[in-house]
Amino acid sequence: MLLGCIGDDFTGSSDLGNTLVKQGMRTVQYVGVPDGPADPEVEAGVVALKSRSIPVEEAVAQSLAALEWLRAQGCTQFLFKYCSTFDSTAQGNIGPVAEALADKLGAQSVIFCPAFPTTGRTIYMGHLFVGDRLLSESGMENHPLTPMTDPDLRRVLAPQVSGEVGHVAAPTVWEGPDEIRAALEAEAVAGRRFVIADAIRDGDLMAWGKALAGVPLLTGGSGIAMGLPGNFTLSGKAGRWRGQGGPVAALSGSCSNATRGQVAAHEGPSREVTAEQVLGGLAAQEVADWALAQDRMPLVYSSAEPDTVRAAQEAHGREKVAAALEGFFAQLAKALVAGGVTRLISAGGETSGAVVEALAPDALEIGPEIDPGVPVMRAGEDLVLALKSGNFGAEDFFAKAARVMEHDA
Ligand SMILES: Nc1ncnc2c1ncn2[C@@H]1O[C@H](COP(=O)(O)OP(=O)(O)O)[C@@H](O)[C@H]1O
Ligand SMILES: O=C(O)[C@H](O)C(=O)COP(=O)(O)O
Repeated sequence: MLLGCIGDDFTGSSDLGNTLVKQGMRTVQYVGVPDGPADPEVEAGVVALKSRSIPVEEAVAQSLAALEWLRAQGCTQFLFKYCSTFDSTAQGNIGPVAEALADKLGAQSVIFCPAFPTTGRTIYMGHLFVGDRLLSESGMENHPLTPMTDPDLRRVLAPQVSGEVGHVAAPTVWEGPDEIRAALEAEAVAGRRFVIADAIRDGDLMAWGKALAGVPLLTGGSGIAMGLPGNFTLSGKAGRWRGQGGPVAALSGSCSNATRGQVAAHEGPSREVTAEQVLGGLAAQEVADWALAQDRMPLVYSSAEPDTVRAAQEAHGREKVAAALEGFFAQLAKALVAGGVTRLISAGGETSGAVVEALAPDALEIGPEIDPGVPVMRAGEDLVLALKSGNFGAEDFFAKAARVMEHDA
């Protein structure tokens, strides 16, 4: 294994896996830290954790355990992958995890680059944009767990790490890899170990990739991985992908603007589950029975408007509501698969983490891309998944995912 990746949620990990596969790396996504060794043919390993919103100490411990497993597989470069919208709180977990990994690796310069221009995530003068909006006006300010209210990533990161946060600005990036390396060295000499990296085009990410050849640790969204495979000698043995037919179902615990639009556009039968219903004891099996009885793709969702989310959180507590709904969708997924579903679509990073942990595959083989950042993945002989990042996917995503899942590639 060449490149070792640690993802702080499952959809983000699959997003990264998609980028690496598209750039020619034989990539496997692991569900948590594996017990045994990896297949030696694997060139990039992505250890998917559900660590984005857990207590900082736990996130650091899990990430260090993943690092040790990846080092044991022979990896020489490591990427800590978090959300392209830099989802974190003032305490972390982005900064503390990155610093712990850097200390363990002895990394003297670590970049932070969530840019992913294909999905509209760009960084200019240290500020993160989503499309033509600053992060704080993109809808992410309403995220149920990690509301993002400051677009200046230097300010967001500063309380999470030791020392002053540095920055390499776009005009330096545009001069190319040599100038990027010189700028990083200058930041390190000035004591700024952790550096926000501007990038507004895929070409900027490719330049960053070249500049980071041989650097032990980097952090970011899936975009920053774009230029890394070119630094390695790859086998070029791309595997064949077998499509999967059979019953399909979709579930969503994402409340993002994008997902709520996709839910509204779903043309098949759908059923909303509310926080109150789930907290009141709604049985996942009952909802699974409803879904399995449908003759078109059913969608079960808790996706709700920000005011509705806030009301439930104020009434019952943010963590309690999150745990109840994630647990519900985990049980629902198990009941659907037990009932014969072979194609399962899950929207939401935390939601998908709970779903995959409940289904408990050892590893996820990465297949064709459905929409930017969202691949089909094989979770077993007769089960494929699509783990959709909350903010990703076109309006017809659910129907498109069901179609792509059936295709060989
Ligand atoms: N109606 C709701 N009210 C309150 N919280 C909700 C509701 N629906 C989902 N949630 C919670 O909000 C969080 C959504 O996070 P996630 O699944 O990662 O979606 P995204 O990918 O959009 O961030 C989860 O913890 C989920 O359980
Ligand atoms: O947006 C990204 O970079 C990733 O796909 C991701 O981390 C998504 O997380 P979400 O919680 O599903 O939005």
